[in-house]
Amino acid sequence: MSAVGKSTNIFWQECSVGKLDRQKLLKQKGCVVWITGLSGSGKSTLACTLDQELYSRSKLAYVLDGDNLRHGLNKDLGFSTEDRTENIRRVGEVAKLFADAGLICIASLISPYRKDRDSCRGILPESSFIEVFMNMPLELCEARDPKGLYKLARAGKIKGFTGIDDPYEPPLNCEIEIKQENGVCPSPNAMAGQVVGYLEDKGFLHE
Ligand SMILES: Nc1ncnc2c1ncn2[C@@H]1O[C@H](COP(=O)(O)OS(=O)(=O)O)[C@@H](OP(=O)(O)O)[C@H]1O
Ligand SMILES: Nc1ncnc2c1ncn2[C@@H]1O[C@H](COP(=O)(O)OP(=O)(O)O)[C@@H](O)[C@H]1O
Repeated sequence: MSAVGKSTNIFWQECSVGKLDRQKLLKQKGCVVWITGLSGSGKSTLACTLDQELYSRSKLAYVLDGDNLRHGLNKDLGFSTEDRTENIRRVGEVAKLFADAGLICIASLISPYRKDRDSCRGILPESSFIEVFMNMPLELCEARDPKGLYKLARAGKIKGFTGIDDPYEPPLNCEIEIKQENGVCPSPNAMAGQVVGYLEDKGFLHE
């Protein structure tokens, strides 16, 4: 019996089917691929391309996309520092459950603050949090501006926009960095290939 946060008199319930059993069934190892970067850096593109590539290899993945989760689970949250922290905390907890279920959980969120990403890393089993940094220049993201949000932010119509008037703290020790080569962004398939290569090397694509 213990107390956790505001909950008192709570118990941990164990079931007979464990993570190892599920991984055996799925022929893969559960993990979290956490994609961080500026708006427009290609997070969702990588998440969906990676999801498709894993599916084509009969590997079960699931995408947790920041924008999408803000339509449901996180619709009570805005973009203040506190709300972004709570957003990342919740998604980290959900991602942990998916990884425990044996899935390759692909989380794609700006997740601008280093300490929040590090907290997510801290709740996952050793080596199973794979941080992918979309290291794209702000100028490229702003030039892409697929939703017109940078334009609104520059015009002062959106306050606290990441990269404009709200900070983005790049990872110091990420597992994978996606960046331009000679000023050219790798294709979506090449970006996904980089992540698949890592998952393959580290043994996540086998039980
Ligand atoms: N102020 C501000 N700053 C940054 N982004 C904003 C903002 N307001 C709305 N949006 C839109 O919300 C998407 C980011 O949501 P996230 O949950 O990933 O953000 S965060 O991790 O909590 O910072 C982000 O999606 P992406 O462009 O896919 O990154 C935007 O579409
Ligand atoms: N590797 C890439 N090469 C060329 N264009 C890309 C690439 N990745 C993303 N894009 C384009 O950039 C824009 C932003 O990508 P998106 O995945 O929505 O970014 P984010 O989820 O980080 O906001 C989209 O128009 C997308 O088609």
